[in-house]
Amino acid sequence: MDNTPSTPGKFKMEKGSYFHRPRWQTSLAKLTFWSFVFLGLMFIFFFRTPSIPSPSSLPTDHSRRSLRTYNNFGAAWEKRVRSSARIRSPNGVSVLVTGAAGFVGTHVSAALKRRGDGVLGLDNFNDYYDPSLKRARQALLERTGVFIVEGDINDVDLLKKLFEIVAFTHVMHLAAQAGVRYAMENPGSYVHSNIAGFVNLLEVCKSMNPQPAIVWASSSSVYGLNTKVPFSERDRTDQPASLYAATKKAGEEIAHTYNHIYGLSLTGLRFFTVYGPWGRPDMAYFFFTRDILKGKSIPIFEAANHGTVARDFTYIDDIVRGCLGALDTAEKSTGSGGKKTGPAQLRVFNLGNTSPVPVSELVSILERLLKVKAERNIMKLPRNGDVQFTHANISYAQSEFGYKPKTDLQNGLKKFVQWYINYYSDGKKADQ
Ligand SMILES: O=C(O)[C@H]1O[C@H](OP(=O)(O)OP(=O)(O)OC[C@H]2O[C@@H](n3ccc(=O)[nH]c3=O)[C@H](O)[C@@H]2O)[C@H](O)[C@@H](O)[C@@H]1O
Repeated sequence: MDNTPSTPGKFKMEKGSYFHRPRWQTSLAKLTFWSFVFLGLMFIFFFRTPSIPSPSSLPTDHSRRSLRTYNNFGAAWEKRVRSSARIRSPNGVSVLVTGAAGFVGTHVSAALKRRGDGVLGLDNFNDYYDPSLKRARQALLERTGVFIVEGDINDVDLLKKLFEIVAFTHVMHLAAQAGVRYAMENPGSYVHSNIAGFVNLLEVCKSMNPQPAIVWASSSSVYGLNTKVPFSERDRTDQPASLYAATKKAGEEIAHTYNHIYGLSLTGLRFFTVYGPWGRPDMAYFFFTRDILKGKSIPIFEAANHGTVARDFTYIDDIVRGCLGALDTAEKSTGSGGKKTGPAQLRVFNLGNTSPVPVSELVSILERLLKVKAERNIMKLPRNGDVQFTHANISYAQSEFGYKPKTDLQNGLKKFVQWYINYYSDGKKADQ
């Protein structure tokens, strides 16, 4: 719903009755009409303008979304924010989780809350994929005591307000425009969330006292067209194959800058094709499941000369352990009053599974679990951002915080399929 104030047209009188009124009544009606117009304009000027990003710089849907954040402030709302972020264990930390209604965000928020940390979520609930799934994740988190503030990471006032209420020790920044192929359809949304949004968040964090430590989601896609496997953090990352990858790579460079100038402690996590219960419907394993069950054919990509396309699919619980490990080993930021006082930590880790599986094998596993034969439509890997394979070297994360993935694709997909059947059993539609 749009909160835009009514246009003058909405105050138009019924024609018939208007023309038969005495003159003084007509003037009164005119006066009332113009007073409404005036008040409406004042309202827009004083209360709306600061939160609306320039329409030329943003897609309209984002502008509309950011209006909602102004429903936020208020005593009851602040109380919910405080209560959600309250630390409940002796060595706990207080974490602002951006993208908390997203797939990884929901799981990470729940895990932090379970161990007694203070957790506050932030999410703009955009409609890149079915927002009802995000609402269902929100309901799940609410039952564990995590409140998700509805707002955009581009909203400076909102971010500042949250930091005013809670002195977050950490930010787990998972809000992003995800998806490799969608970048060709809506490039602006990647710039808006992954670049402008990230910079905005860092700007707010750098001026806090104390500054929080930041852990954030980069992507395996930064390895782009590299052919040397497994991918190591020391490898080049200067040939991205999609705008999505380019914005994540830009994020890594931006992180370097904020670490260098302001002393922010920053840890980037390169996730490798994360899957599992409560996952993202735009990802292949998810919509393959939906379409196999519907009897619809599924496009399976293959590289030139029938080359195998493979991914280092990583199960969500392993990713959550990696996120918590990174958070727990993150050192404090060193800046104060917006100025760096000493060198701060800057890290990037691969969080993968270390065993790539061909997409055709992913489909075979789904066929066995669903007990339905897939209608396979083998097609050439489109040139829209997909890379042929990914494979993580995880030794750095292993040495720094004992990261060790435990779930193979067969077992992980089994858990996903169980969740999927259960979640969509009550007539809900698995549309994107
Ligand atoms: O690792 C990552 O960092 C990235 O992982 C995924 O990207 P991707 O690996 O492309 O995941 P899917 O879109 O689920 O594709 C998985 C595999 O299925 C293949 N695929 C996809 C779609 C399709 O119709 N057919 C098909 O064969 C892809 O080529 C790919 O090999 C996520 O979508 C990204 O947001 C994330 O950043």
